[in-house]
Formats: sequence, structure tokens, C-alpha cells
Amino acid sequence: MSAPMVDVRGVHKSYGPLEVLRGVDLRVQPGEVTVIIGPSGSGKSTLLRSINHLEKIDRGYVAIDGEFVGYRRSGDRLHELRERDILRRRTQIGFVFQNFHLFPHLTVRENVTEAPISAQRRPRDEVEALATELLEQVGLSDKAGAYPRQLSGGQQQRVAIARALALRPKVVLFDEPTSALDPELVGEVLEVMKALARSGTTMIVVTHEIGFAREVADTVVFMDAGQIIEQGPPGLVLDRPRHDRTRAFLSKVL
Ligand SMILES: Nc1ncnc2c1ncn2[C@@H]1O[C@H](COP(=O)(O)OP(=O)(O)OP(=O)(O)O)[C@@H](O)[C@H]1O
Repeated sequence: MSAPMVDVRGVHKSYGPLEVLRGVDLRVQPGEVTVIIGPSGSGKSTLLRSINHLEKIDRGYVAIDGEFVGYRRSGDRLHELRERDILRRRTQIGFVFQNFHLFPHLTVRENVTEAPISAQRRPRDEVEALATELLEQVGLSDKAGAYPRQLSGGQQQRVAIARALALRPKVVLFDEPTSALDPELVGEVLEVMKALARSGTTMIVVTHEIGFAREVADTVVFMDAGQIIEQGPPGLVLDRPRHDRTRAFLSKVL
């Protein structure tokens, strides 16, 4: 088996007395799609945010393609990196938020080109050409000059996906990307995500869309109370779960 693209080991995270992640281990191979499901408050978002160091973990480590996002190793100790270095490493990880988080004062095209030009310092010509390609890929070529407020939620989320991909990330994390959308707009975002999965993008997706998990995931991970309870191919975890907690959760959502 090749080296994992995402390697999460023994991760613990608490907010005060509340233990939100309690020893999470997760490995995602290059080109794989991992879908994380689980009840509200089980720690799914916190895990995603820990992977790109938006949350600082208390114990354990996270490596992307063999490199720590927030730390460097010296001997057997980890030292936190400077903010500037963290930001640079974080650009290797695309993040698609539930509420899109587009820059309201930038056009669609500028939202896509901003980070590659300013944070990654890539040549403008190359980034502009890539933005044209990505906007076509997400079906929004005709909206390049529009502002986020002029778009539907589904269109905004497709811009957010193009923006994440413009970083040429090693992995894209999706945190409930369709939860804020009107039901009739969910499908258009899921279609873009399915195409991405087919093209070999490494993805971790937190979602309540069990149909998406069944169709697209290589691995489904069920989390509860800060721990991974079980993981495996969708045919096993969704159809023949081994744990009562997984069965109880699925009986509520299916
Ligand atoms: N910044 C924070 N400060 C304090 N508590 C927090 C913070 N962020 C999350 N929590 C708590 O941690 C727990 C896990 O939250 P998290 O958002 O990771 O769960 P989740 O599985 O993604 O839930 P949901 O499906 O509802 O989004 C919850 O009890 C939440 O209230």
C-alpha cells in the first residue's frame, strides 16, 4: 500500500472539560474519497478543522503527504511553525465550508484567483488560465464577473469548490457542503463533487447525504462521541454495520 495522503494519528482535542476528539486515527490514500458520517456533535467538523490546523490539537499528529501542517519535527519533539509557514502549508489543503465563505467584495473569478496569486505567489497568467478551466468545470463560466450576492447558494458553493481546487491542493476537505442549501440546489453541488471524485481527487467529506456516501465513497467512517466507531467500504458500513451505534444512527437517517 502506498504512503497515505492524509495520516491522522492518536488525535485528541478538548474544549475545556469537553473531550471532542478522543484518539482518532484515520488514513486516506491518494485519490480516495472518505465520507465521514455521524450524529450531531460527534466531532466530525472538529476533525476536519484539525486536519488543516484551523484547530490546534492537544495530542497526536496530522500529516499531509508526509508533512505536518502546523509543526516541524526536531528529534522526537514537534515544534509549532510560524503563522506564515502554517498558512503556506495550509494552501496544500482545499477546504469547502458549509456556508461557502466567499469574499463578498471579489468577483467569482477573483475569488478563485486570489489565494493562488497572493498566498502561493503563482504567476498570474497560469492562475487566470486555470480559473477559466475550473469555472468551466463547475459550470459557471458565464458568472465569472458576478459577485457572490448575485448567485444562488448552489452556485456559490460551486465557486467555493473551484476556489479550493485553484490551490492545486493535495486533498480537499468538505464540511457539510450541502447542508446550507435549499433542497433543489443540493444535486448540482453533489454532481460537481462526484465528477471530482471520478477524476481522482483525494477528498474527505463530512455529510449527511448517505446516498452520496454509498455512490462515491471508497471508505465510509462512522464517528460517535469523538471516536471512529467503524470504517470500511460503503457496502459494509452502510449495509452491514458491525456496531449497534452505527445501526442506531443509520436507522434514523436512512
Ligand atoms: N470552538 C468551540 N468551543 C467550544 N466547543 C466547541 C467548539 N467547536 C465545537 N465545539 C463542541 O464540540 C462538539 C463537537 O462539535 P463538532 O462541530 O466537531 O461536531 P459535528 O459532529 O461536526 O456536529 P454537526 O454535525 O452538528 O456539525 C460539540 O459539542 C460542539 O458544541
